[in-house]
Amino acid sequence: MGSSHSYVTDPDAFATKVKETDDKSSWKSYDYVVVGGGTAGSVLASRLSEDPNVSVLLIEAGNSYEKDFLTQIPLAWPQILKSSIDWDYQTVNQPRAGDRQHSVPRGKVLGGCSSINALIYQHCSTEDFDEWERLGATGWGYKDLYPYFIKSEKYTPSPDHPGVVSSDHGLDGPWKTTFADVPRIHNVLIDACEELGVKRIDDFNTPKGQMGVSTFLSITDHGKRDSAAIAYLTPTVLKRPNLTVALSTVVERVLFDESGSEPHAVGVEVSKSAEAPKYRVRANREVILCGGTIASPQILLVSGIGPEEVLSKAGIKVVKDLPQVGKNYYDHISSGPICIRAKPGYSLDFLNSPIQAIGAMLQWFVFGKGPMTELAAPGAAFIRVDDETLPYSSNSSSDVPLRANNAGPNTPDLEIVWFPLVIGGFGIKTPPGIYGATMGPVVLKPESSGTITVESPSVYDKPVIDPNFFASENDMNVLVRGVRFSMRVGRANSAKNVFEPKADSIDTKDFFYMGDADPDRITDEEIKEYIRGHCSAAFHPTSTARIGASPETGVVDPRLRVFGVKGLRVVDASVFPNQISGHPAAPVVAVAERAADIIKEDAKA
Ligand SMILES: Cc1cc2nc3c(=O)[nH]c(=O)nc-3n(C[C@H](O)[C@H](O)[C@H](O)COP(=O)(O)OP(=O)(O)OC[C@H]3O[C@@H](n4cnc5c(N)ncnc54)[C@H](O)[C@@H]3O)c2cc1C
Repeated sequence: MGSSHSYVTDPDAFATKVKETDDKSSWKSYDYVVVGGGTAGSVLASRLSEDPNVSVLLIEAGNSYEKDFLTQIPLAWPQILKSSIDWDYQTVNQPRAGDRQHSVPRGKVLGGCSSINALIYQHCSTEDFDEWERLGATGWGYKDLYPYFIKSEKYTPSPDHPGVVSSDHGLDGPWKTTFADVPRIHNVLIDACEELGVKRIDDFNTPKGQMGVSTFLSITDHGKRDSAAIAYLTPTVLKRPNLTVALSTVVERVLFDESGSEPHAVGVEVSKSAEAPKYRVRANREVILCGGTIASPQILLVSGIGPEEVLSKAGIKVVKDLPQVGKNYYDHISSGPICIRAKPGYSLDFLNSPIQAIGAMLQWFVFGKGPMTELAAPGAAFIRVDDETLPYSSNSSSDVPLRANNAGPNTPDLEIVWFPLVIGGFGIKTPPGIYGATMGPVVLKPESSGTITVESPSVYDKPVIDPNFFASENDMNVLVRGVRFSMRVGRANSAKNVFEPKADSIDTKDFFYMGDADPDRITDEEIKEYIRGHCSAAFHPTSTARIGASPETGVVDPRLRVFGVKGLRVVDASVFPNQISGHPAAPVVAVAERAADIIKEDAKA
């Protein structure tokens, strides 16, 4: 059974050291072994352990978020990237996306990505989930998930947003949302988008959908991050005698009993490092993988579940040939930064001055207020590339052929997200003394999809991530429209007193190249060249262990059970049947909430 104290890190406390005579009846055991204490894993461990009659072990590779204070400061997440709490994956070289590798950050810490992400809360489009159902994920339509969005959320209304209807939100859930303060440039950008023809809406998170321009809801509580771990694994929950949370422990593989007609997951093997002793722990009922879009398929593969050709090549014994494992990797891709010059006094660029930055940090520490409580991306326009009322066309290029790709008529396929400061790109430091806003067009429904594979049987060897960016030229063409739209935002009449694009500067090395260039003179090919050099993933990969109607189309069935394997489920962003048209953290939490109910129901059956 579980330990009575909060976290354990010594495997002797919850698992059994592997000996030469391996008798699984002697392993320490729990009813449910949840692998990965990230966004979904935190929700699941909390909900499953509500029943005092079941024991739950949650195993997380990273440590507690409490060890890293930057995780608590909303605006500090970019500083966390590439730190010890980021898995810091890299894709393989992307020949059509700048012929380079791309960063794929993932949280290696309790709370997972919800402990390091940009804190945007968004349901996404109602039609996204209805499309899931059409793809075979019976029971995963918006009507099925909406109650779980409501169940998970605790929304605190803001006097600055009187148009938001509280009853569209959850008010009693564990996960706190509210509207953060915004810098002045944010409202300038909203006005500019409205002038260009985008409908202003009060709230992205209602059953009416998210088409339009608005302010993002923030996943914060009194100026601090509210990760899934903070919200769901509270001190009270951690005191439950039937819940054990094991940290700094890596799950190496799932263990199977292969004596029956189908392999049966009976537990997992864990260790502290590749060289350290191995331990085993038994799952009386189920092993539930919550490792996320990259690690869940990786763990399946190194455990022998996946496409036979991938397993054989990596020297892994095949337990179950399951062709879809690691396929259908869909990530949102962004053009890279489109920086628009602005007058000083509107943006957060003042934080580039070390003195101002220290002042802002002090303000956060002492009062829990100030710019560090704000969202790095406070708003966006969600639009469609086939909307003929929007100013995508240009005198300099004939319109490129384009397919709109979305889940339905009320669903966007292009997001123009913005950052209220000048961002030169990942890892590029912006010098003090320049001011502006950065627009980031994002393809919401990429046609290109890629794979996660492995090249060795060790979970300690990083998986091979190939998003296959721009395999479909349509994704590139969507971004060309997004870039031109962003350039026109910088030239909107309503923003004339704030934005100052230089008349057609052509210094291609300048931060402001794209914001300065004239949208009616720059060609599509020049924009594409810029995109190839600057594009970056938006860190929303999904679908590598997706729900499907059969093993030909998916990895798990609609009750999240791995096809052809007993006692094994997957619950995280990897089970999304398809990419969704927005930011995925809230849908991941809703999926995990529903999964907990499914698992409880199935236990009774
Ligand atoms: C920088 C960044 C910014 C983002 N911004 C936003 C945003 O603003 N809004 C939004 O909606 N979404 C955002 N996202 C995406 C969103 O946070 C994720 O899609 C979502 O949180 C993923 O949840 P998950 O449960 O699938 O995986 P995760 O939260 O990644 O959880 C997986 C967990 O499994 C653990 N794990 C992995 N392998 C093992 C192993 N072998 N043994 C034990 N444990 C293991 C990991 O350490 C991790 O804790 C962002 C993501 C990033 C990286």
